[in-house]
Amino acid sequence: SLLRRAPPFKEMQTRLAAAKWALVRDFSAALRQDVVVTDRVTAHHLLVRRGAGGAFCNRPPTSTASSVLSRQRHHNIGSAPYGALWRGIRRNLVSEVFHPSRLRVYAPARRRALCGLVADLREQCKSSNDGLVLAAESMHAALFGLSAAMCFGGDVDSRLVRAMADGMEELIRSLVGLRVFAALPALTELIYRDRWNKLVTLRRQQEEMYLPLVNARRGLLRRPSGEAPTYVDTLIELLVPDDSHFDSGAKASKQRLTDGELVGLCSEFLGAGTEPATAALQWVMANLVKHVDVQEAVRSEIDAFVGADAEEVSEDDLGKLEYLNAVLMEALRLHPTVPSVARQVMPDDHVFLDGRRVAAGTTVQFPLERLARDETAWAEPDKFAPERFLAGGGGDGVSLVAAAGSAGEIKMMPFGAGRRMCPGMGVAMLHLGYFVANLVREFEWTEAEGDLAVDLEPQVGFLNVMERPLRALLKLRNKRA
Ligand code: HEM
Repeated sequence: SLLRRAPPFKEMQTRLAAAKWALVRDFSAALRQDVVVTDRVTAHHLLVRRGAGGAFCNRPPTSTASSVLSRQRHHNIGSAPYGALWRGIRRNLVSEVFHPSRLRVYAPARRRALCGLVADLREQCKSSNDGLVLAAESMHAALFGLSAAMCFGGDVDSRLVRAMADGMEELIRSLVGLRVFAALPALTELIYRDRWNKLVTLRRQQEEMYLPLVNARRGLLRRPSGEAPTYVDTLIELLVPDDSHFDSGAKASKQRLTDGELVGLCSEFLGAGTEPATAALQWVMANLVKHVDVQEAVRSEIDAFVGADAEEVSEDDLGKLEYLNAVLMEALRLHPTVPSVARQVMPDDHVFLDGRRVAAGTTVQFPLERLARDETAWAEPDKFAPERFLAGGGGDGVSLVAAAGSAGEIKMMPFGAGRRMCPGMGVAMLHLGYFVANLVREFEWTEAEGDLAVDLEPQVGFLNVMERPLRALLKLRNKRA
């Protein structure tokens, strides 16, 4: 088996630099050894072409709070094993709140989030002498507020939303540390008592904050007419198959989600919907601060398409802004905010690497930044060059969804690939485009000096975030000038 002998870590690092894939030992989960695939053709073959047959669609047991606390019994979309439950809860998300026709209904919530963010940045601008703002926190608050409105409705008290956002940041910070609980939970629970207690406390706080809101939605006999259904509304209605029956071949019984599962799914919606998107928004704006010429070109494109009297760059305008889209793609290529995608080989999977079968249980990792900076795919792969995504450039026609056909290939995959790819991609791209366009239209962004300069150094943990959260000098624009 490939797993029998893993060479030492240093040797693996060297091998990784040259090979298509390699075995490495994962020190944070002592009992695990991973295969890391660094070759994009192999990644395409494993994730997309094999996936067409349904195989290789499981993640390793995860460290989501719900899975850990329920000993892998409660699952959200990201942690559910490939099967009927996963299909049911994922389909609910993409066919209800994330259905393209529904996304329009949330336009007022998006506008409220944008107005709050612009007001906050203006306020910071006014109260500092030179216009220096700490944009990162304001961006997080705006995107979290938007996710909370889509999840629970728009009338949640702002202090409660703030407390939810703080709790989520703490949970994300502790996620890497929770990986130890994926193996031997009963034992690790004793060894890492403090971490366990912390997790229990965070989940209890989530229950105290989320469940009254869930129950309030349950109590609504009818939604006010015209109001968009919230994510919670769809979850309350949802009947999910019982996966244990499904596997045994018996007719699957259907049941409602428990309160514990509801809290887990809301936590996933708020976390997955906010944290990678906030990180991406910062990476885009940081690159625009570093490349003022690119920022100016984005602004000119917007001014050409959006009238000076228009209140905002709207969702309908975004489709016309090709250069803006090129900037988003280039930032996501260089700084994929989820560092790595993982799959676990199950006993029925037939996964081969260079003709050798990979043992069941092995985790296969796909490091996203490395795959997207491949010299065989891109000229000057480390350079920020949005033009490459315009007509005639090396990225012209590159899709975020890798195709299954033999001609398909992966040049970048910031939202993953195959059946488990991110179901929030459409909404994430909409939010990113909307916020970047309007922030560039409202303000001129420049770099402060010295310690306050923009630093493109990443901090890679559970997510790939800017090590020094984004700060910049902002000047309010006169759009009618
Ligand atoms: C810029 C923003 C985002 C980025 C970069 C991102 C990236 C990713 C990546 C790389 C994966 C793993 C895919 C794979 O394994 O192939 C993923 C999965 C997932 N994402 Fe996102 N995501 C973003 C926004 C969102 C949003 C807005 C939501 C909405 C709630 C969301 C929900 C999920 C869920 C539920 C999964 C698990 C899917 C499954 O296992 O079937 N993400 N995301």
